[in-house]
Amino acid sequence: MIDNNILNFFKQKKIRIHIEGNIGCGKTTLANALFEKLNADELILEEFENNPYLPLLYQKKDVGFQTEMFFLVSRFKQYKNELQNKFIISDYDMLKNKIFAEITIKDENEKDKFLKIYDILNEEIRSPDVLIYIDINTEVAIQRIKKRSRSIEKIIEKDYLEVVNNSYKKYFKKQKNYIKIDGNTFNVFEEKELNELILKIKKFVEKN
Ligand SMILES: Nc1ncnc2c1ncn2[C@@H]1O[C@H](COP(=O)(O)OP(=O)(O)OP(=O)(O)O)[C@@H](O)[C@H]1O
Repeated sequence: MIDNNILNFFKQKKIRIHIEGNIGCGKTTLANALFEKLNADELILEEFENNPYLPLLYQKKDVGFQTEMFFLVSRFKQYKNELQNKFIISDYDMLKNKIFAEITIKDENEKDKFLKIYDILNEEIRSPDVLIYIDINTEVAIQRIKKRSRSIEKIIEKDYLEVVNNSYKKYFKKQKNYIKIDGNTFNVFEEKELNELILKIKKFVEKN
């Protein structure tokens, strides 16, 4: 059980917690667990199913720009609708637009165009108070993706996951203010581990 003082702390702070990391690292599972446990006001989950270009991208079609633009606009819309002072937990951050665009948009002019639009939209969005990065080995990500068996993901290749993983590692190496979780060992289904993470988040908020 979680202490009432901790629940009150989070309720009063009205913070935004964003969770990031490679495909299949466990962002959605952790976001759901924190949302339930901390009784947050809103849970904002990535709507990847609605992106008509994603299956084509996985089939190696040249739709990088379309895929990333669709994601950017739909993520922007979700966050824009939730700018009020609420306690929010989300299984992504806007930073992923940039990470994936660097990988999937091959044409430099298109990439440039995308990044300009990203900057304009991103200015309107509130940054997270707490950014959690789940760092995971590609092998573990593959096992997790298999476990949830989404049909669209059956053709994701190991090389692609490796490239995405390296981009995340490189990005977070340059950042300072975030909480890192070892996704290979962290067990979100263990109450004790989840409670420890919650205390870590509380300390992080108090310090920042
Ligand atoms: N800490 C964990 N230990 C073991 N299994 C986990 C853990 N976290 C998540 N899983 C399992 O791994 C699978 C992938 O997790 P999840 O769907 O939350 O990943 P994700 O990061 O949200 O992926 P995506 O970015 O593709 O949406 C799920 O089947 C989930 O139950």
